[in-house]
Amino acid sequence: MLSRSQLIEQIKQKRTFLCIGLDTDIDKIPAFLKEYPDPVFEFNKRIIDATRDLCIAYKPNAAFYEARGVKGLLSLIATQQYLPKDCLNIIDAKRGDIGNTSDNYARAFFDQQNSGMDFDAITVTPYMGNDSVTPYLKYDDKWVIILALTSSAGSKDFQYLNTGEGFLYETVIKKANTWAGADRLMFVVGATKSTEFTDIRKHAPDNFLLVPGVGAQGGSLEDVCKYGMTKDCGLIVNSSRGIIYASNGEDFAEAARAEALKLQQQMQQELEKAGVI
Ligand SMILES: O=C(O)c1cc(=O)[nH]c(=O)n1[C@@H]1O[C@H](COP(=O)(O)O)[C@@H](O)[C@H]1O
Repeated sequence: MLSRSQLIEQIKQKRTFLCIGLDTDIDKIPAFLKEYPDPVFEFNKRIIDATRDLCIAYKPNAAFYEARGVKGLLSLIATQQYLPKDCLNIIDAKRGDIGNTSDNYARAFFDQQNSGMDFDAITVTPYMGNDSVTPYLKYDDKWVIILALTSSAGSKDFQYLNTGEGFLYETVIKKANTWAGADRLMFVVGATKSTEFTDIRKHAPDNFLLVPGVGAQGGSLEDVCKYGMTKDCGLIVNSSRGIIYASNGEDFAEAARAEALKLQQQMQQELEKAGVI
């Protein structure tokens, strides 16, 4: 677990706020890895070894592991146990259910004794409200990352609905911030929505924002920083496919490092520009 102050310290020390998404699809990894007992874990292990100094978080998306049944779960467990402890271990599960069920989702990803997994943070969808989120907050050393304004085109279907007090996504942020503080709650805001960051920061001045959509989805890191960076940085910017699939050859880990290094160097400039470091 990284507390808010430890997260800020890591960002300053490593001069990066990069999150690497381990969305590992067994059909997209280099063929030579098939000879390993767990090709997906072997892929993830080499990506982690090649990039752990350039990022402050890793974010496996549960879907890519659940798609493979038992083998996928074993890859996810092995990956989580291998993730560096000086990085935020985020499970991108986008869970949402009644309290009793959410208690079990929390055990699945937070309770190593039961499931073998001990993630630091989980993404959740807030559609079912407070009692679908509070079960994760019972673990007082874990983060909850709530979907607010997503990178997807479908964000316009509901997230911009006017609640009378502004857009729905703004209401989600304001309401969720009554459930816990900025030391426990983060929000997901897509990098493709960078112009909305100014308004979002009015409702979430202190929360860290998990920002997917850079790289493969074409979001602008520069614009995200221009409108969303705070004195504590306050951003964790994710790239998955743009990094992990930089090459399909035996050099895939080195190629991933090269892409991560490009982002880390841009991020260092943004941190310097904003006076964070
Ligand atoms: O919760 C997320 O991380 C998420 C929210 C969102 O609005 N958009 C979004 O792309 N994501 C996730 O972030 C990752 C983006 O992957 P790439 O497009 O390959 O960088 C995927 O795992 C998505 O599921």
